[in-house]
Amino acid sequence: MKTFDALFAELLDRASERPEGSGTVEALDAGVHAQGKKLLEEAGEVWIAAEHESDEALALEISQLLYRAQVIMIGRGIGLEQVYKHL
Ligand SMILES: N=c1c2ncn([C@@H]3O[C@H](COP(=O)(O)OP(=O)(O)OP(=O)(O)O)[C@@H](O)[C@H]3O)c2ncn1[C@@H]1O[C@H](COP(=O)(O)O)[C@@H](O)[C@H]1O
Repeated sequence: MKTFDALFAELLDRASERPEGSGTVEALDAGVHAQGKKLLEEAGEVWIAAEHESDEALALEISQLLYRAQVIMIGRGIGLEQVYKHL
């Protein structure tokens, strides 16, 4: 099972290798404004799922929110340690 740290390492690799067809490369290239809109969209979907949907649907939306947060981190060049020190 993939962890938050493992996904982050994978996305860093996508950012440096820039493989054809990577949604992450596309999201990074779209810039921080588009990345922020996606993050907010996913946050809204998490809220709706928490109020109205199944545990599995909620878990899926949360995974997408975590992914979108990581895209913003990588876009800005922020590492995991910088975030973890605030936890
Ligand atoms: N975990 C994710 C992940 N979560 C969410 N998403 C993206 O977010 C989309 C879901 O968001 P929406 O609910 O807005 O669905 P949508 O409106 O149909 O999506 P869009 O048309 O807006 O892209 C998915 O279709 C993916 O494009 C993700 N894209 C990639 N990953 C993982 O990131 C890694 C690298 O992925 P690539 O860069 O695509 O190779 C792989 O391990 C992937 O599993």
